[in-house]
Amino acid sequence: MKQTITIKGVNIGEGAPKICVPLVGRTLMEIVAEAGALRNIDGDIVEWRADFFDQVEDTEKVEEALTKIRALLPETPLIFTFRSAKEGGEKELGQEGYVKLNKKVAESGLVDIIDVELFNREEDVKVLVDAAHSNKVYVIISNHDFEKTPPKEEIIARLCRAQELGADFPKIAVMPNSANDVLTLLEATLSMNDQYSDRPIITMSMAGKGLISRLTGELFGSAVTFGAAKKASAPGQVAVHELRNVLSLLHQNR
Ligand SMILES: O=C1C[C@@](O)(C(=O)O)C[C@@H](O)[C@@H]1O
Repeated sequence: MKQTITIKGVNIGEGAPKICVPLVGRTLMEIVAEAGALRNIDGDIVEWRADFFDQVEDTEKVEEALTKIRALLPETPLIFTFRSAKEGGEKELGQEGYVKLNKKVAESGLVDIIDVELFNREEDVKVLVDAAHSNKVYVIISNHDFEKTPPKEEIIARLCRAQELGADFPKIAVMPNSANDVLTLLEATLSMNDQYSDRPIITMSMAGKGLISRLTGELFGSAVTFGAAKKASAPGQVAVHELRNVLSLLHQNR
């Protein structure tokens, strides 16, 4: 039986995919303005992409920003993500810095979910999963390939590995170089859901070619889709209101 996860009233894994909107401001002022503007945008979840933040190396500044985001969006599930440059993010913190930052945030009580990259030392992933779970914070374990789409078996193996390591939400984002690559991601998503996973998973094929995968999560089994407010955090994200229209159309005709 597949579990769903409800965070602040948002039931992830049930019905239409939930829309997650990334915050990508570089300064505290930009982040606060963006978070304030999200109150008028029809998303379900917010992701703070802290790797865009100029002062991300200063954990006190990170807590200050999180406190402000939380105050502006108290009822919205909040994901904390530091996306490292090797996985398509803006910065690199080094292994120790990455673990320290995520641990501190997990313990802060200010977020609902942290995103931990699968391709870290296994012991570091375990430390972060434990820190999150013991503070009632959920964990996305993610992997990104901005160059290509690995074979179906490899996509499934990575999602299974994330699940084994304790991810509440195993996630993968891959780049298609052909329409067949998009099919590969969709097939992997469907098989993962049908045969291997007992929890919500998140998958996407990026860029324009992969856009279809950001719309069809209800059919193939991706529980969350990322949509842009002002600025996209990855190629292929479309505006939240357009995403909502298509998701609703597909949901009503399922
Ligand atoms: O991992 C993901 C998915 C994503 O890369 C996308 O393709 O929509 C966007 C990122 O902000 C997020 O952390």
